[in-house]
Amino acid sequence: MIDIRDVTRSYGSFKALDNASLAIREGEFFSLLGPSGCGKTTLLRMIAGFDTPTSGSIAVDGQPMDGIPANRRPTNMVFQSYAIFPHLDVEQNVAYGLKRLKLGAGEEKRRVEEALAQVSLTGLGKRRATELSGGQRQRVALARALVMRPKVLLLDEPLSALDKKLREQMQVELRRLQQAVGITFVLVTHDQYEALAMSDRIAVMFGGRIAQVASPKEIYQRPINRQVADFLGGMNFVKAEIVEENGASLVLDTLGFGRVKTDKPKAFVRNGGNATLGIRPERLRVLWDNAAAKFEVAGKVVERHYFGEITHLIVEIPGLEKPLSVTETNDFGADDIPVGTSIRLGYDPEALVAMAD
Ligand SMILES: Nc1ncnc2c1ncn2[C@@H]1O[C@H](COP(=O)(O)OP(=O)(O)OP(=O)(O)O)[C@@H](O)[C@H]1O
Repeated sequence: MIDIRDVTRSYGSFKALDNASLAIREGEFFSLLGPSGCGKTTLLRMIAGFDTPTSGSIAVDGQPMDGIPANRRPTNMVFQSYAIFPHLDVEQNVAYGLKRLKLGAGEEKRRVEEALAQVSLTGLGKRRATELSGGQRQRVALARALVMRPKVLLLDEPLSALDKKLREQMQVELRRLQQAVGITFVLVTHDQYEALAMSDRIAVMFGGRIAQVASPKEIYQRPINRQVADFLGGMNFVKAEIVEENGASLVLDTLGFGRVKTDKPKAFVRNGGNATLGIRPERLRVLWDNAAAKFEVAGKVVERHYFGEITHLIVEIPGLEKPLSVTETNDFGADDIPVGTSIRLGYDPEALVAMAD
């Protein structure tokens, strides 16, 4: 649906986007994820037609977009600051873009009602924008975009102005809505949980470049490098020496975890003799009493942090430069383990991920 080829956007000698290529599929919920300043909004604005690539090309639904203004593209954008008109009521706000299509009063009304139903605002058509909550205003902005029946809906941090609870509720609703209407959605966000929860696929970006494109699970479980791993939640990094490398697997020597055989990531390119081994904190589990695991490491609890449903333990392991972070659910009493306790941690070798240095 969207074909981005070698797109660069320069400001003087600075490249806000540096040779990005990406193919977004029809009907996909796709997220551009990265820290502030990584170029994700720049890319979204170029898809929308609010900005122009310095070089490279963008096609939407097979049509090259060069020279096509925003209002003639099969895309529609929903902004962070849901700019809806305060002097118009909800229906008038939603109908605004339809006016130029001259559909006739009956058809226009039908489409407005359909769009309001899609965002669960049926019955609020006569309300003024000033009489709505933040979440309702964001829904009006969505309805206003959907009513145009775009092939692609572009969303620039649409939920960032909402409080946490409402944001989480809207994430679920947006995902449901996208599945119901079947339109391709492209979301810009710096919130990794938002991207993981809503997307079919995610592009992780840093410094104007796309680092990895994959499903949420792949990105989380098989990050391509330390930077991606770190951005997507907590990850323990362990220094490793490459003992053996072949097509599909790696054998690594580590202090702490000993000799480890792991899958070799597709994009693994070794840089000298070393690599990094990663394991997520929740993939390490406390082995109680005499419980045994095929794979385990032993150490001592040096810190304990309580978070309600989970406890975060910091565990020093002999030979490891940095202590391991361990996340345990509290149903077995991880919140009662005293600092100073010697414990053993079990893990599944599948949870170990090799990253190039
Ligand atoms: N008009 C401009 N002139 C110069 N530099 C710009 C301009 N617009 C954007 N930039 C720079 O390009 C880079 C990418 O900006 P962009 O807005 O795409 O980032 P972003 O990833 O969306 O960040 P945020 O989450 O903060 O919006 C930033 O370093 C920004 O300062």
